[in-house]
Amino acid sequence: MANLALQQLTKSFDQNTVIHGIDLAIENGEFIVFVGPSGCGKSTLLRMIAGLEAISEGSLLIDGQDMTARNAADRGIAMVFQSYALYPNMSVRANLAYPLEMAKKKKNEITPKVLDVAQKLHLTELLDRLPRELSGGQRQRVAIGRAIIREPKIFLFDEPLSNLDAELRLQMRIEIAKLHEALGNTMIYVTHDQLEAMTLADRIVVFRDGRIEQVGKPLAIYHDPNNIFVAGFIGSPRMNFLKARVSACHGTQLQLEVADIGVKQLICEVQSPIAEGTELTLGIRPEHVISQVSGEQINAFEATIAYAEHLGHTHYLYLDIGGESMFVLEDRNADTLKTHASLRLAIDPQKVLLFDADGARVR
Ligand SMILES: Nc1ncnc2c1ncn2[C@@H]1O[C@H](COP(=O)(O)OP(=O)(O)OP(=O)(O)O)[C@@H](O)[C@H]1O
Repeated sequence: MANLALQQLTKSFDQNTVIHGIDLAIENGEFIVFVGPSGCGKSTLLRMIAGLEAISEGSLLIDGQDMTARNAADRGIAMVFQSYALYPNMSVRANLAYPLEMAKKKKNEITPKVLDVAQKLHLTELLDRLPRELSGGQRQRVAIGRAIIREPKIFLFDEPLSNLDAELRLQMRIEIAKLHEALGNTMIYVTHDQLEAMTLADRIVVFRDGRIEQVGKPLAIYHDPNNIFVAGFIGSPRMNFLKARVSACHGTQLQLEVADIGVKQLICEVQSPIAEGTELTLGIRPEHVISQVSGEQINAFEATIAYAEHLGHTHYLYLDIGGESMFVLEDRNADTLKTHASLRLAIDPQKVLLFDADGARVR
């Protein structure tokens, strides 16, 4: 176990700065997940922590010790990659033993450790096989085994499951969560997968262009994003964004006109008054658009289903509203939810998130 302090960590490749002064404190035993669009610097930052990429400016402290200029081997960190990086001509047993042999451990110490790790990762039956005789999930378990056998203080994972099919990803995700629970190590995990981020993380760090946009617990980030970027990035399917105009504001009661969907009066609560006429962006998650709206409701609107996808437990509805598109999740199974059908809907005003012209959250 170990804690980490990233202090003003910066990385430049020649003149091009890709990581801009990152400050982040990671606690002992935390599971931290890095997310962000492709090219935002997640892998580079992970490699800087591992010691595989030099730190241009700033400091990295592990358990209070300055590791900024230390070799990868001296940092007490193990990294698991997307490509399993196993030795193809060595058995699972030999692959697992290799890091300990490199560390000049004695054979009578290595053998029980290999057996122990194999048992933890359900590899005991496979110890004499070669990597090519394993499935993708089994290979990734060997790669994880090779990382844990050295008993590092910190694990780094760079998209370890992205080569696996959906079923195996789910299985391995649970295994990684169990492993974290069993070992209690500090883990930093890079992923593109929203489900992995939401389910594995103690805290998610959302990056954009080499900077942190928000750090927080998964549900806090999901329900209470600081800005429009985080709101749009976290959550799959994605949040809907509509243009809204403040038509009146009485104290903390805000009345919005949402022209995109023809809603004249949407009443929301805000913490402080907003001037009439202010243009805002309204964010609403697909599960917070209510269907089956009947009678006269001031915030109801009509839409045509441009395309419907039926997934069994839920239905994805792509709506067309006067040229604008919206996405709705519907768990009710009904014949009316077909492509080209018309629907009467309403936005749940309590679930609405508002953003100003700069994309900052208006609370
Ligand atoms: N060795 C390098 N030399 C020059 N530029 C690099 C190098 N490695 C990464 N970069 C640049 O740094 C930026 C961040 O890349 P990085 O791979 O860290 O992003 P990422 O968030 O991990 O992306 P992805 O999700 O696609 O893996 C990119 O603009 C990339 O082109």
